[in-house]
Amino acid sequence: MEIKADGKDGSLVLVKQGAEARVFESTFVGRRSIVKERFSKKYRHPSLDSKLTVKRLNAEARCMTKARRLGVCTPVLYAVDPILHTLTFEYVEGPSVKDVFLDFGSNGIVGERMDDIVVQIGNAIGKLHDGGLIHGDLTTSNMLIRDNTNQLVLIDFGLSFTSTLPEDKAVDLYVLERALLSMHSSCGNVMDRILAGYRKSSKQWSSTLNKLAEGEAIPQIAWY
Ligand SMILES: Nc1ncnc2c1ncn2[C@@H]1O[C@H](COP(=O)(O)OP(=O)(O)OP(=O)(O)O)[C@@H](O)[C@H]1O
Repeated sequence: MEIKADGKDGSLVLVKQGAEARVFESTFVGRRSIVKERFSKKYRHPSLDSKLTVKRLNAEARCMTKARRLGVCTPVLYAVDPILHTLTFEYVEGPSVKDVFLDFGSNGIVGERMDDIVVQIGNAIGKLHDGGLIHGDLTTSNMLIRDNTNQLVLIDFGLSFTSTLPEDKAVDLYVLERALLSMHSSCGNVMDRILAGYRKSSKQWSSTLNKLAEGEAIPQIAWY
């Protein structure tokens, strides 16, 4: 079964059409929400396809819940629908870190706000990693800053998995480093400042950062 986004159902507005999922804005019991629908792969047998999709849906929900338990802010998960293959989350009001950092280049956001955000990013990743959770897609689009409180909220746990290996943690950081270099080179050495926050919040920082420095993370990146 698929969500109808043909305009007839006014409560669903397409936010993003990706290769694996569609993201809609909607309302859930009167609250602004985000609905993420994983669509089927037409080349797979329908029942196998549905089983795999539900498995991925549940894995994303579980990883997000685990992140919250570890003290990392994520949107509240409102519902999992195994028939429509959707996850419904709280809508987080506020810009992405990507937009905030891009503003730094043009409008010049104040350094204090930037400092606060980079420390929050390092802290959050440190908490995830010490709890054995790898985000898997750490980009500045997958980080939101809540209006008013300026609190960092991590989203998109679709590629997340559990691991305690320093190599996996190093790859997670390497993905972020690449994303920062390609998108936000005008922001100065953001990665070093993120890693300073990471060192403070992760007890296991040295084994991870050694792997990152050794470049052992890099060959695995070829698979991304
Ligand atoms: N809880 C939320 N609150 C507000 N906006 C959100 C929320 N979740 C997702 N979004 C918006 O929808 C976009 C896509 O969401 P998400 O990254 O989860 O989907 P995706 O298809 O897996 O994307 P990607 O291709 O980046 O992996 C986000 O970049 C963000 O702009």
